[in-house]
Amino acid sequence: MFVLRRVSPTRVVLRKQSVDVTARVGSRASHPPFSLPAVGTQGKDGRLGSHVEQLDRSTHVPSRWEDDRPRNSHQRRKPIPKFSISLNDPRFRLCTMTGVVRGPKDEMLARFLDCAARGDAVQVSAMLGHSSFLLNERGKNGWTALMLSARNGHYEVVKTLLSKGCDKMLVNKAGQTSFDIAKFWGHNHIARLLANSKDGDGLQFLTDKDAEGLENYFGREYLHRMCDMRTDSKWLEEKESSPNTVFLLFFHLNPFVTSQPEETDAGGLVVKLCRLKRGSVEELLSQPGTTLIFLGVEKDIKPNSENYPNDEDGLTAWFALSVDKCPTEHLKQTHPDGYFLKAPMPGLLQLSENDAGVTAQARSVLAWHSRYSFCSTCGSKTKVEEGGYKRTCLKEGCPSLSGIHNTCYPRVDPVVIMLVIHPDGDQCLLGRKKSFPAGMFSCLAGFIEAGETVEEAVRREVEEESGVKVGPVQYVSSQPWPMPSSLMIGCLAVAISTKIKVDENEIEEARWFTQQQVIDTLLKGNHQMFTIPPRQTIAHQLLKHWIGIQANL
Ligand SMILES: NC(=O)C1=CN([C@@H]2O[C@H](COP(=O)(O)OP(=O)(O)OC[C@H]3O[C@@H](n4cnc5c(N)ncnc54)[C@H](O)[C@@H]3O)[C@@H](O)[C@H]2O)C=CC1
Ligand SMILES: [Mg+2]
Ligand SMILES: [Mg+2]
Ligand SMILES: [Mg+2]
Ligand SMILES: [Zn+2]
Repeated sequence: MFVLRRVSPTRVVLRKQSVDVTARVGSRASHPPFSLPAVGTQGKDGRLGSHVEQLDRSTHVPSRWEDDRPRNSHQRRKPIPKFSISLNDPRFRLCTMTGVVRGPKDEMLARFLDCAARGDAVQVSAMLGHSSFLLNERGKNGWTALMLSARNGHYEVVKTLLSKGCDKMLVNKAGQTSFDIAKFWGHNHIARLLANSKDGDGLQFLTDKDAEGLENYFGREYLHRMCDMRTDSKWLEEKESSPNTVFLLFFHLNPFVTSQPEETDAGGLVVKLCRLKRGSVEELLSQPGTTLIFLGVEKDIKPNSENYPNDEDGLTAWFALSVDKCPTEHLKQTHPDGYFLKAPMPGLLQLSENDAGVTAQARSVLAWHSRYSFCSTCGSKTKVEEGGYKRTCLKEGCPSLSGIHNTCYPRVDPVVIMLVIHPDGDQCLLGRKKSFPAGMFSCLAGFIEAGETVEEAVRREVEEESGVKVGPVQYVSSQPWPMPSSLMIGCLAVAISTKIKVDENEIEEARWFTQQQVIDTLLKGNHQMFTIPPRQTIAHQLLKHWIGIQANL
């Protein structure tokens, strides 16, 4: 078996018995965008695995498990010449010269880490069966099996290691836990698994703060919607008058918030929704032109708690209250620091994940009420029902009163947003609208039309806007976008043609960008040749996901 050592950014040394062989490290082969390439020891495609050791830190380029920054694409993409023996090469070194000699234990550890990195859960489990010491052992680069499997998106291996009681709080040389690694590379299901599992000693948990960012912004379901209670007007009335109920106030669709200094080293201000109680909104509730929406109840139910004697069921309800006269004067006494957040953009992106999720729900429903005051079938007046989730026509005999009429319910507009991958797998298509900030490029997007599938909408919108034809389409994740009520359906799509011809009515420019350019922008932000939308947008997350599934960087 060969042992690999990297001796310069572009060269590794292979050692077999007493003969060393140098080989040029070329590019990994490009992988189809949707495949998670198998990873492990140095293969013919030049990929590096857990057997890589470092001899020279000054010239050493970290393997993909040691540092999240991949090597430059031009280095990775060079063709791979055959191995050549070059004993005179100054970079040629014998392992013994560095004093590193592998014993059987090292060999076993290297094999174990390699199995974890490649996703071989069966082998990982078998090896732990007879050599339990391997569980938390680190390779030469400081990475454990858990970190390697989290980096490469191997859910079963992570699960196996956790079930054996491995220590998930260990950090690599960059101070990252396995959770941090999984999160950075977009393996959210693994990050969630790590966040929710107990540590080996059953004591350590990751905090809610750590678990944030696992879903798209505006997507957090902080409340139970309790849809079935919307028709129970008695229960709703009780909740409305309870002193424990939380009211979120909106004016012109902007939420009432406060800013507080952040309790982190970074400092800064954190914007929070004001959770008003009945006493503060009593007068506002009785004003004409108010709309009240039942949002749900807090998930951490405290049944019949002594602290909440007025709520028989102990559930804390939340309502959104929209008023059409500016109420700041009214709130001056009780909430002198409160103000209405200038929504929608970028104001709404300053909220915490929890507050953003609740705001998305409230804002979309309130926006619907503000635009659909009259029956859209006959134009008559309507009344608000079902906790603000229905508007019923008041005209007898109106067709909207029979059958299920979608005009009576808040609307949601489905939008496809897609990252189109070049057939070579190494580039993606981004475009910019005239209205975007200077230098910003984003994924293409468009409304789904009536009678159209998600896949067809992706193909049609991409071709309309950029002239590029698309083949396979894969759903990734979705995001409510409450401006006013879109549901962004995020997809990856593979191009089957590459020539760009933009629809100038919609798009100012569209271009292919390499993975390396995207990575540089993700890592260095505004200092690059172009920018992408902020982390709260699904476009940003799609780009990160694409980089993340290229597990072989
Ligand atoms: N790169 C992008 O274009 C991005 C767009 N978005 C959001 O995605 C949504 C759709 O993207 P667009 O490129 O604007 O869509 P689009 O490419 O379908 O073009 C918009 C046009 O579609 C028509 N349209 C069809 N159905 C519509 C509906 N239900 N509501 C409004 N207009 C409708 C209108 O004529 C409108 O001008 C927008 O809300 C936008 O803010 C979000 C991120 C990036
Ligand atoms: Mg379009
Ligand atoms: Mg569009
Ligand atoms: Mg369209
Ligand atoms: Zn009607």
